[in-house]
Amino acid sequence: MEKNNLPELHIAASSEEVLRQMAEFFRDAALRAVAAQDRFSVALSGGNSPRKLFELLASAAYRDQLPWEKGAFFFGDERNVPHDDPESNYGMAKAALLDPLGIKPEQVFAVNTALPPEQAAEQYTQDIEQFFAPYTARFDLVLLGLGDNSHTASLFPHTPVLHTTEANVQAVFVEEKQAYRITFTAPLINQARAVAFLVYGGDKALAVKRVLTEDRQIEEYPAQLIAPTSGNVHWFMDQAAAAELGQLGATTAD
Ligand SMILES: O=C(O)[C@H](O)[C@@H](O)[C@H](O)[C@H](O)COP(=O)(O)O
Repeated sequence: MEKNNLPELHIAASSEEVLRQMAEFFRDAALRAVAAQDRFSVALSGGNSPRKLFELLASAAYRDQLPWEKGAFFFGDERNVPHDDPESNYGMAKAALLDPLGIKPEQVFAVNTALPPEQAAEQYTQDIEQFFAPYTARFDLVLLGLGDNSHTASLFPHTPVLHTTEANVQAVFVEEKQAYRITFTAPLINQARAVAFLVYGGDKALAVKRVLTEDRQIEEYPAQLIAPTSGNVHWFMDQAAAAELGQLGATTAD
């Protein structure tokens, strides 16, 4: 995969089309990993955007296209809530993807949110390191979303975690949410073999423009931290989300 540090944009005419392109990217990343190491590891994103992707992957259109039993499922960030809380990223993925596919519990690595946030982050770091031992924690795919304030995972503007060089999981108190989040750090995300943003809808257009075209200001636009050390970062968007990109945002043929 060519490495040139430029984001690879995949802009589709509709959100349905961008979900199809993202599903195929997910499938291909998983199949590449299984061919090389007989397993694949993915860190799932949270919030609302990925729910439709998960439902599509679990549907008849894709469920038979990859060996799900060889997957290991992690979470790029998590809210500090119980797993059965409507806000839980784990809970959403369990309902939309993991249960419909019959993924076994031993394939799923959830953040232990029953622990205090700092301990939950430390434990998750250990879980990840143990999974990849004795090698560096290098996910085959990290899925990301984008907040309208340009955050990704739980890397929010003006938070200390933006400056860490540690490739681990950290707890962060998010002022605007008045709540703790547990998040992969940018260095951990950037170790991945493939990183893909899934962003659709016009409410994200300004954030997309800022992250992709403004000068580097990571305090304001944390998603600018995402630059995989091997391979490029991929952006899967519909035209509405790409609307402020001008020429850069022309629909791309995939
Ligand atoms: O836990 C989370 O909320 C996510 O990981 C977060 O980074 C999300 O991707 C963005 O906030 C976009 O969320 P929506 O898809 O709901 O707009």
